[in-house]
Amino acid sequence: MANRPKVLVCRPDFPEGGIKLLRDRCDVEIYNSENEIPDEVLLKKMVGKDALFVSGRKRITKEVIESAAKNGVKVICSMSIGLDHIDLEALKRTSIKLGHTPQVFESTAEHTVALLLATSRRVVEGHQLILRGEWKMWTPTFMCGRGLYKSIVGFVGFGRIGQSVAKKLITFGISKILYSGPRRKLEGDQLGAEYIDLDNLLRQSDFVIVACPLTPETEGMFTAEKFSLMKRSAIFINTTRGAIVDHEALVHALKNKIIAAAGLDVMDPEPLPIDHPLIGLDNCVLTPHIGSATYGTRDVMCIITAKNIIAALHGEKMPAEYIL
Ligand SMILES: O=C(O)[C@H](O)CO
Repeated sequence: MANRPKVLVCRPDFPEGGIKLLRDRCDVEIYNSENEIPDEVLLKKMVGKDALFVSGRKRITKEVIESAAKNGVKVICSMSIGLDHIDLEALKRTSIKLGHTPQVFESTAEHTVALLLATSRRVVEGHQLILRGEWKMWTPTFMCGRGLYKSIVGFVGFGRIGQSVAKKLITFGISKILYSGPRRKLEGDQLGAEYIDLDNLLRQSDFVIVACPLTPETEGMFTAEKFSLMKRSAIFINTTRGAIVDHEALVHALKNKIIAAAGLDVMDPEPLPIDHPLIGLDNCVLTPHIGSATYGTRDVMCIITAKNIIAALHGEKMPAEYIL
């Protein structure tokens, strides 16, 4: 059909449902490689396209954005919650719309709880100990960890993911929820959470959960000084973005028992090189950025991304436009 909008989908492996929706309303070209599309290919393929469908791993640079604007691209939609891979300042200077998938946060919240339990109850350490044949006998303190029950949990950032984790943890019988961030929130009051400055949150919390986006303000915010404020028994969890944390400082804090343990789904860099000092630490549980990796969530993320594109190209309200 003539005049159907043209969309470049930048990976071949996005879930089918969303791609089918797109095909019903648009002409779709799919870049067919398991690696993220290189910029020089993207610059060529975007010519004549109205929309770009990208993953949360494809860096969208100023050069790509300027070229997209020149080529008449009307909307860029990322199948991700986070938008730190996109040069938002450059995008702001264009009329290109931006879409993402903030409605989908429950899987990341679940995974945050999984990391909390895995680190506090030493699940991976215990598993590895058995594999090494080192399970010899019971002693009163054998493999003791720390429970969530009656603990103080501090959230650095308290958006949808943090609030969802907090709701889940209330059922574990935690004693107090603290949160820091740019402002006190009504949802925090409703959950009985206390709004507090970051340093005091770090001093008081048994568990510190990074639940804020990566922005120029949060980049590198977890320095050696911040780790030194935390309790020696504290457990640090990050499921948002690795670059919020100074990883050298984190390794130092874990090796020197300045904090007890860390559970990380996000790191800097990703993928983490096999010789990275975080690998092999008994008190650090690592997962490969799989917070949102359930089949159901990824299907929904793809459908929202397709709907964002279709709406933007048909002059309708996007389900999740990021207003710059
Ligand atoms: O932002 C997200 O949705 C996840 O981290 C995947 O990029």
